[in-house]
Amino acid sequence: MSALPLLTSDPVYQQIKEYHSKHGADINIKQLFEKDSCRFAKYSLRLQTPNDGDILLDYSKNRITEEVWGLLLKLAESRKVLEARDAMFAGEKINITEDRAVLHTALRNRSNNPILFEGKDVMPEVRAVLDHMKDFTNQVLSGQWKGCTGKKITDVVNIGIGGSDLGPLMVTEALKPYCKGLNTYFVSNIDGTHLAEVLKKVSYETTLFIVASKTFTTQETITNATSAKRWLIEHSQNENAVAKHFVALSTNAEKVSAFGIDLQNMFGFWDWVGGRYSLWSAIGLSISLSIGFDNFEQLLEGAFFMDEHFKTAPLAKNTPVILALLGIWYSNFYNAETHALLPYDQYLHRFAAYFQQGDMESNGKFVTKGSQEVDFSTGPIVWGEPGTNGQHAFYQLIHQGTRLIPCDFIAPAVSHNPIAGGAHHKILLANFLAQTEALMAGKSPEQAKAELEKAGVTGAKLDKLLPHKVFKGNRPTNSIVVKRVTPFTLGALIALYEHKIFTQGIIWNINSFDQWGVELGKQLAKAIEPELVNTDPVSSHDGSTNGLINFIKSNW
Ligand SMILES: O=P(O)(O)OC[C@H]1O[C@H](O)[C@H](O)[C@@H](O)[C@@H]1O
Repeated sequence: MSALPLLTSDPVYQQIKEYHSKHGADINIKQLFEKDSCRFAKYSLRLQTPNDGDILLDYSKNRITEEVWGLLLKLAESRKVLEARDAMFAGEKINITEDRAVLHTALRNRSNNPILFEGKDVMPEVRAVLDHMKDFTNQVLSGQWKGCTGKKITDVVNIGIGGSDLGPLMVTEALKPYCKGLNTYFVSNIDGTHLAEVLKKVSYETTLFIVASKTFTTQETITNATSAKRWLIEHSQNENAVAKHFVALSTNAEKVSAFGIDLQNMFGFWDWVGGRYSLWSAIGLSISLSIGFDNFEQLLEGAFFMDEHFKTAPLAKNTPVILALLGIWYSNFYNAETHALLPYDQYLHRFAAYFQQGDMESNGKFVTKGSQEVDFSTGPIVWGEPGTNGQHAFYQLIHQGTRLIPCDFIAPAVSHNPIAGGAHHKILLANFLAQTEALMAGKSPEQAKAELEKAGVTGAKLDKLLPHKVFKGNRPTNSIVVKRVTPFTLGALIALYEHKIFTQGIIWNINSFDQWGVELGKQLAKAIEPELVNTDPVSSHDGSTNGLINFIKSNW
């Protein structure tokens, strides 16, 4: 795949570029709807799930014409998206800088088909870990698993960071209606405040600590876990309490053992699972403890459903590919710098934060798989907050600012909490629907003028106010609607975005599966740490860094 030319040298890219420079500024979404009564039918897709209703993707409110859509699909062909997809599912070592396969899809393979890695079926091992998770979850939830003083577990503290935190945190929040009763907490930050505040809320007798770390070397996680272990031993006055209160999720048995966790209490996974794709693995143990193993399996089923769709649907009907191509259209041709994820569901309040790692750690790269520097934009800045909170914070800029911000609006048709006779959800949905309509339609000077006149504003005051009241519109959005946020639909939704990110990485020909960019800061922090053991002034850095260190020390 690394033999692909730079995107900008691809003949199809050049065709799109030409189309964009001729027509890009004139594509008007509202006018396209006026001209074509079938536009919604043409640019929307419904995926029928077995038991959880249809998932609707409406991408008709985008700046796409039949011509440009045809060209974008041609770009997917020319960048060999389908071949790359097949290589991923086949366990090829597509993470070329780390010489690793990318097989998180095996973790949610619900078929009886083997998945081969280096000629060996990984499925027996995957199933064995799932069985271990099931057994452990059932023991904890039934109260059979006892803490060091014989009490049952009531609180779970997941200690991890990055991919070993964000996924489980996002999913346990998203699936709270399915919670079986345990309280779950997540400690990620090295800032002692994070752990200290959680420890204030729990009792050593009834708390299970899950140390989640693929490598088991991450400084934040090991430091937090060590402090948690010390807290447990101090409170219990019993070194053996660790066996009842600590489990590990990792690929590194040696380090887990060295930390003092019995390997029987370790849930393994493999280096072909990337950290930001690991919630489907043992890293999902806190999810399983929160919602029960059956529901965790439903999450896997939902992701598998999306994997099968991604694997089998033709490009033009393939939802991850569609989202990816739209993103490319705006990033690489309209120079959009960001992409907003706007879930209209309070339970999904960490969805955008989760995909900040998913997308930005995957596609924030400036060198291609062929080791060439790119001359085009790669991964967008991903951001967002749940609706309607975002509306009262940053939507102003989306509606009337100078930047183009493509947005995905996500909503469930049915709420888990239909309080006040469902009134809240109707208002929420009305807002969800109105926003994409408003972003597309805008408000013309004529409309704004008529409104002002109706309100009695005339003359100089009207002239002064009018420009502020105009919305140019034509702002692109996708809408994704699920029947309800269930383990299945959430699994499908996460996998949809994972495959979108994958597809974009293929089109840009970058390696979406390494994260070297995280390393430099870590290296320099290691160098600074010993300089913080005393109050001696330092002069070994640049002026700013010396100044900052010396200011901090002057406060000690
Ligand atoms: O699971 P761990 O090995 O502790 O890694 C936790 C995190 O560490 C780094 O920040 C990586 O960039 C992330 O991709 C990873 O998820």
